[in-house]
Amino acid sequence: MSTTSPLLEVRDVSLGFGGVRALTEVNFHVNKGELFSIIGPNGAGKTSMLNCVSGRYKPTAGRVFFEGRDVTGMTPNQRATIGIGRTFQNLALFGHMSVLDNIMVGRHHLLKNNFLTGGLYWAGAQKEELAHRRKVEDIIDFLEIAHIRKATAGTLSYGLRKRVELARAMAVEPKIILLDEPMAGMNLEEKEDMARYIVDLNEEWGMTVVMIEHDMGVVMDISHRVIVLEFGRKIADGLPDDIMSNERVKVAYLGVDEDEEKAAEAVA
Ligand SMILES: Nc1ncnc2c1ncn2[C@@H]1O[C@H](COP(=O)(O)OP(=O)(O)OP(=O)(O)O)[C@@H](O)[C@H]1O
Repeated sequence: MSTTSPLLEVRDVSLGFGGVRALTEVNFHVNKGELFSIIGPNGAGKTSMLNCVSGRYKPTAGRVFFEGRDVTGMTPNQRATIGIGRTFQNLALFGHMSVLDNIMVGRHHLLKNNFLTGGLYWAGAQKEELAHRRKVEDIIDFLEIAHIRKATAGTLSYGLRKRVELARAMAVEPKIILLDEPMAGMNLEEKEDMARYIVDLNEEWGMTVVMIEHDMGVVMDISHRVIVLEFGRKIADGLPDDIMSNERVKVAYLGVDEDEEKAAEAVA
């Protein structure tokens, strides 16, 4: 057993919406430095789980711990401040603003100099602004979006907007980043690019990643560990290879029935 405590721990989390049970006693943990994925069929509870971690939803039962601290009662803003960052399934960019300004918004809560103190200590504010710009430029370079820096976000292709959204989430400098379907709606080339950015984000930038993604090829290719949800319950937790060969997962998620598979093999 590992002696280091996990970065994120989800303990017995249940979530209900009226009569709908979105999550039932889900347990898992994510270690620092992991690239961790949550998969499952439509409506399995993946986004609900991410929302319980980011603070958008409060679990009906169970607790969420971050760096050993119980964060279950914290608001999304409080969680963002202590290092839990996220992107959304549906894009949440300011369409009328430039790419650069959208990314700068992500750094707002890091600004020490607000309107008042900025006025009093102008030199300090300028220095701080410069440091922020430099950090943002690093992210822009990393995600290769320098050529669209001044473009209005709303005019960009879907794939590029997803990249800008990732840039904004990175700008907050989270300790863990929650990615809700980062490749949804992308073509093959865009998916390959995004997969590479996520791997580099994890390996080179040292960011812990929790990802929901429907593209099984990508998930199995880049994840260190995977959990599978079905009807709000966790049905598997393990290495990608274990998940791929797990019979329950095959039936639940991949739509492969063991008996059907045997029958098909017998016919072939
Ligand atoms: N705000 C909400 N109000 C009511 N029911 C909800 C709400 N959010 C989710 N649900 C329900 O909870 C269940 C889990 O939904 P969730 O969106 O978490 O699944 P998912 O695995 O992310 O699905 P998908 O892959 O389609 O995005 C579904 O039955 C869904 O209808």
